[in-house]
Amino acid sequence: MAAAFAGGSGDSRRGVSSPRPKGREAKNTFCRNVTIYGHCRYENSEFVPCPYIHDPSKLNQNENMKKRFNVDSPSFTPLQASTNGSMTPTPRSAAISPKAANAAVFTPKSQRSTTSTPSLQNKEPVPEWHPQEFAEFVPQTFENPMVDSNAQAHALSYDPFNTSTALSSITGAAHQASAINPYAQDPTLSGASYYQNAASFQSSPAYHLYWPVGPQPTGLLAYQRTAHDFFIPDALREDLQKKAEIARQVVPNSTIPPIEQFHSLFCLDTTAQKNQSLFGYNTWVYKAVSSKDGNTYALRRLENFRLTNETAIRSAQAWKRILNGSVVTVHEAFTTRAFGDSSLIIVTDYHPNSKTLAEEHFKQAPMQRFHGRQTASSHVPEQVLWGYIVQLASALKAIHGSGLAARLITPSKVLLTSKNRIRLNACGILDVVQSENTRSLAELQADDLLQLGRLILSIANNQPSAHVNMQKSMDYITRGYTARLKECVQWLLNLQPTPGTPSSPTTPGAMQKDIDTFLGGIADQMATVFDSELHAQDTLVNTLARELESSRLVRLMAKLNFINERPELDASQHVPGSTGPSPSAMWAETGERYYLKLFRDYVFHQVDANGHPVINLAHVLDCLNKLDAGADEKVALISRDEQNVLVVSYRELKRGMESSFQDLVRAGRQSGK
Ligand SMILES: Nc1ncnc2c1ncn2[C@@H]1O[C@H](COP(=O)(O)OP(=O)(O)OP(=O)(O)O)[C@@H](O)[C@H]1O
Repeated sequence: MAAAFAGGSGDSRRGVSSPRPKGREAKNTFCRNVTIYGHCRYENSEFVPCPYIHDPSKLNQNENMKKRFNVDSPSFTPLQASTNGSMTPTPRSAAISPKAANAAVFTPKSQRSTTSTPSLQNKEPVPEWHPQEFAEFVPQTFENPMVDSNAQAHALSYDPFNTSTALSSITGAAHQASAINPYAQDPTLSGASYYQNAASFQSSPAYHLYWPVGPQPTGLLAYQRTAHDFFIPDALREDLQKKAEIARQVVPNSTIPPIEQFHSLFCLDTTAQKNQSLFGYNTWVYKAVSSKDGNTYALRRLENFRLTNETAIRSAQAWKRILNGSVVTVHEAFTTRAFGDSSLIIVTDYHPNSKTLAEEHFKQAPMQRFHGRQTASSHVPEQVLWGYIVQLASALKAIHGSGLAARLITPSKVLLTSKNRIRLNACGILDVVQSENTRSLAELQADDLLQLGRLILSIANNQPSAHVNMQKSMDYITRGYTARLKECVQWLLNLQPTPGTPSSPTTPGAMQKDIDTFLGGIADQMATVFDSELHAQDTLVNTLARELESSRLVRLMAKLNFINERPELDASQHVPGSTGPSPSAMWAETGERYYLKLFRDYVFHQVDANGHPVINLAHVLDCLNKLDAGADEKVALISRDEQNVLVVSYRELKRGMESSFQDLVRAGRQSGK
């Protein structure tokens, strides 16, 4: 069953469906001999399903068919233009039987392989066609009604820094993407920049491969998407990639010894000047990997620490129970001689690419580690300060509620782990090193609130020692912030209260000074911060949903790659555990799974009319999504020698892929026994 099929791909990028053109021959030529896979064909621009499916008596009408399709037949121009060679079926195509997948593949007489394909060729009569009977096909230019001509003109004049352009639609405007490539650094590498490390190997991730500096496209149709719609937002991606990269950082030939189960120690504390004032010891912070669970931890080392009291180190146990989003979790504390001295080690959670509030707000050099943050010494927005207050108040609630006191709330011991997310760090250390302290818990807890007040005062003033000149610092807050924030800071600092709003912690009724009173006083701000956190969470869930789509496609691609190019299955070797026809027949060039290989070529190995590779992400996404959905749409697959065209639906492709994959899984299980 064969038919002349000229220009059936309906592709405006001529010849893109021929995966591997042979040198000059491929130029401006199309398949001369065509098998319509599944016994369906295009006739007078109409899609015609296989007549044999409904009337087996027609099986002997090869002669008639031969007459009907010959060199004089008018060349085909599709009614409904399609993209990348995929054809939009007419309603009649819905009648195609799944049996169509078993159709024989036409092989030209002159080039017929000597390899027999019994299971296929016995089923249906194979008509004989002679290549020389056909005139060479010269592709036509197709007008695609889906594309507005203005858009095309716009695309051609695309300037990534100036104009806005649609990339493509996942459901059919993939051809647009071929014309528009806002990310190409080199026009000859169109599309390559979609992919990480497209041009060269890089040891660290390139963050901005998807980054269009220009404005986002406007006026897109409902079905149109930009490449960015498919991926995680750039700022978030960069942030996460940096975290992953920093978490994996190691120093080659490091001289830092492993400690207990912790190896690959990496020093995070890069300042040469050691500050002994907080703990009374020089401290070092390391990132290290635990050989027990493979996780990365932060190790704080107190140099030359002498443990005089065994119970002191046990006080760290209570801190292990503090599991709060605003506290860096403590895991364990022990002493070691691995460094040649007696050091105290406190093991806590590691938060990659974090910095302290001191680094964020007091360093003179601007630090750009987080997008959208102000540089040091600029005015800190009031909302940011309320965010800090609410998070630290939540941390103190958990700590005080467990009968502990933070004892150290200072900008260098509060970690900024991502934008506006802070965590109280270095908890529990003073409980170990100052275990003989004589102050009561109530005093220590009241002191926590005082320290919180000082911290907010210093950040608002951009001045670590703002509390030294209290009058000046409070004047600055009066000028730069609302009365509400000023009252809150005054309450924390035990300053003379000024009359405030009824909910303020400075109200006369709120005399008791503890964390619960404080939380009650800032309830309105907590509601505001909570609401913005909910919005942030909604945004993240939406992003996650998008990434879910990407991971679905990755699994699909993995399946395809498991199946394709398996030389051991092309040979006569039998796949253990597989049922049905012998594998060689199924996987051979004329076998029923052959089309999966051609589909892979169609999706990934397209070339243009000049034989140059077409790197079009939109086409890949379009095809893979249709494959995953098992769409009824048909696609014309062209053999590598350009002698055969198989017309097959995505539904058939999906079925073939699933059954092939199941066969592989079965075979894998058998060999594992
Ligand atoms: N748990 C952790 N996870 C990730 N990074 C951390 C962690 N703890 C500390 N760091 C990082 O280690 C570095 C040093 O921390 P440290 O607490 O010693 O601050 P510091 O500014 O050096 O303070 P000090 O002046 O008291 O030594 C900081 O850049 C901080 O971001």
